[in-house]
Amino acid sequence: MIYTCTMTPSIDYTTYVQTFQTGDLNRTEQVAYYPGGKGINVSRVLKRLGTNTAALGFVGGFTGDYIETFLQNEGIFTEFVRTGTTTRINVKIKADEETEINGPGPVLGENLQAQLFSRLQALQQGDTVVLAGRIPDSIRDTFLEKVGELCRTRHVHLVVDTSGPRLKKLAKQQPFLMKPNQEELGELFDTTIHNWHDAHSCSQQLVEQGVSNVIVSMGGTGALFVNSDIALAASAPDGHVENTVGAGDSVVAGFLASYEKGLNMVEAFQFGVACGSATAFSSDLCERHQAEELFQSVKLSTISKDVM
Ligand SMILES: Nc1ncnc2c1ncn2[C@@H]1O[C@H](COP(=O)(O)OP(=O)(O)O)[C@@H](O)[C@H]1O
Ligand SMILES: O=P(O)(O)OC[C@H]1O[C@](O)(COP(=O)(O)O)[C@@H](O)[C@@H]1O
Repeated sequence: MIYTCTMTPSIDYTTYVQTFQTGDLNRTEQVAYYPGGKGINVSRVLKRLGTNTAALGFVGGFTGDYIETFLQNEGIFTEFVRTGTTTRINVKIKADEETEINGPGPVLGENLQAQLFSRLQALQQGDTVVLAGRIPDSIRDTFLEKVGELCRTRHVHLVVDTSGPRLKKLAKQQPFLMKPNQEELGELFDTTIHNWHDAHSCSQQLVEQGVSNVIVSMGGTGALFVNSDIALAASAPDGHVENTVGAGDSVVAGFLASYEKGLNMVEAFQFGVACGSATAFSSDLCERHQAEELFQSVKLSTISKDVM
């Protein structure tokens, strides 16, 4: 079973306008209210790919109810811890450019953290847990260390897709997979990632530190895959970009779903990138057939001097 854990879910209020004028009244006719947060997006795409998944984390208030009902209607098993505060609404404005406003996460006391940890005790050998999205300051490092230890002792694959200082902490927990985007990887190493070469050398350092597999997503350029045996660059297919929210989460879902079905790492990576682009070309997250149609147009090359 693939569990996802989203500590700061959201409703993604997604709206399309011709041109977005700051300091002015903008009227829109097209809006959507998607459940969001990185782990939740991973669960939604996994379900669309036919892989069983359970969504864990924290939700609260009317927005929390909306998220839980939405996921259950899509056939996703949910076991969120309820908080006393209303889950955030993130604003996604789609105009010539994409503008995002992400709200703060909840303050999570010891009791709520203990409730989440007891849900994670359900993890068994062979399971995967995806810890994704912003981790609130109130979650102590010791909590993350306990999750890492639980995964190691139970032989559970830990997948990490977060940002900021917590990414550094979690990199030390020997995750099976880390999926930073270009900016997050740069932040982790206090540098700017300009090209494949930069991304490759930082990813290699992560592998040397004990991360089994690293995928660096690089927007319209594609993605990089590095482990101790291989280093591959994947080009993203061309297409009309509708909404890139959740594209990175779709890469994670596509990779995990394929790996769980027995595909090798290379094919799983290729399918993950196809899922990322299929989501970028859709208003909501990708459907399986859309990713399958793009699969062959994701071109892979071994990282060597010619792609650096
Ligand atoms: N403009 C684009 N054209 C084609 N594919 C894209 C585009 N933007 C994103 N993608 C796809 O989505 C994946 C993840 O995008 P990225 O923006 O790097 O992730 P994140 O959402 O985590 O920031 C990329 O690796 C690529 O496959
Ligand atoms: O937890 P964060 O870092 O604030 O990000 C939350 C946002 O990220 C998303 O999960 C999208 O993530 P990606 O575009 O990186 O795949 C949105 O659904 C959500 O609004």
